[in-house]
Amino acid sequence: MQEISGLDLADRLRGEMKAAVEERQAAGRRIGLAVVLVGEDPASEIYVRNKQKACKEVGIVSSKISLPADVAEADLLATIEDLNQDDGIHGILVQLPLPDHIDKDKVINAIAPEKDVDGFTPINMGRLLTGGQAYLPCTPQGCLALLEEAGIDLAGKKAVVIGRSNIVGKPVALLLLQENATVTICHSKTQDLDAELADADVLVVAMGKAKAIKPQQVKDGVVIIDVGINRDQEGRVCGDVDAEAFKAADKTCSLTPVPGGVGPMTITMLLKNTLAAEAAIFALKEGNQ
Ligand SMILES: NC(=O)C1=CN([C@@H]2O[C@H](COP(=O)(O)OP(=O)(O)OC[C@H]3O[C@@H](n4cnc5c(N)ncnc54)[C@H](OP(=O)(O)O)[C@@H]3O)[C@@H](O)[C@H]2O)C=CC1
Ligand SMILES: Nc1nc(=O)c2c([nH]1)NC[C@@H]1CN(c3ccc(C(=O)N[C@@H](CCC(=O)O)C(=O)O)cc3)C=[N+]21
Repeated sequence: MQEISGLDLADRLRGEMKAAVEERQAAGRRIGLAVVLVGEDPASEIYVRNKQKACKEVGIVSSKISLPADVAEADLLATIEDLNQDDGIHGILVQLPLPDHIDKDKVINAIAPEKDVDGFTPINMGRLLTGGQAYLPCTPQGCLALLEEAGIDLAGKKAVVIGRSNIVGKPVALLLLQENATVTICHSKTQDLDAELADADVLVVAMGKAKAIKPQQVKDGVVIIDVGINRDQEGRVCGDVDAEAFKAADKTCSLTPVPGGVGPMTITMLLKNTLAAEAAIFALKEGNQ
């Protein structure tokens, strides 16, 4: 089993970004990302901390806006509107999931598309669908970057995606299609998952089920991107793929590890989108002067 490391690629890309940030800083530009966190979900706290650490590493100024779990929807919307208007903020990320009393779609819709570094607004999703210039969602973009790093030519390959969420499954399927793969999207109502898996050349797993995918289900030579972040029975972080079983079976395949695979790449793509947003906002401002 060959491992496709996200840490190595993330390190390299962040090094390049740091140099780009320093250049802009030398020209008096400051790049700002706002992360909005509602409530005190421990997993979200960890992700947000990782994101802030990464920002610091490359020189992006990140500000965390913590709101109580019972915040009124209107107050959250007003916070986003303030960030939309704030010239020091180039990227806005509202950490999901949000509490049940808040309409998630309304909140995402409120983010200015030019600051939507998650790529979650209908404008950016629509642009992704039609192949236009969009901020691509970070996790799917990270998955594609890992496939590219592994030297996989997707054209004509059979790619299977497990999961159809707006933040991972659907957009990753669109990106694979853009690269000319033949894409199948599977989900919990898929009748015969094994039949779909059996001839996958590339498999992206985003189901949120610890160690669900076993080596017997896939063919030799398959390239697997494991998006899942779960806890196993011992409380350790693990993916949707049973990596230990793959190792034990000495399976011929490539697999991204968890941790150290898609996770660090998600954050790296967030930094990339934030740099792109600052550049676009800066160019617009220059053009208007
Ligand atoms: N590494 C990273 O950066 C990120 C990791 N994640 C992780 O990725 C995983 C998926 O996240 P997300 O997309 O938000 O999760 P969701 O829960 O929104 O989606 C899970 C998807 O998997 C499908 N599914 C569940 N069980 C099965 C099954 N037995 N067979 C086939 N399909 C199944 C569901 O089908 P249906 O639609 O029918 O319910 C659904 O489409 C989670 O572990 C999450 O923590 C998420 C975001 C970023
Ligand atoms: N608006 C929004 N945007 C997101 O991008 C978003 C979100 N909400 N909600 C939750 C999911 C999840 N997500 C992760 C980010 C980093 C790691 C990460 O850094 N993982 C490390 C550490 C894992 C660990 O130790 O827990 C790794 O895999 O190596 C994981 C998961 C972003 N998400």
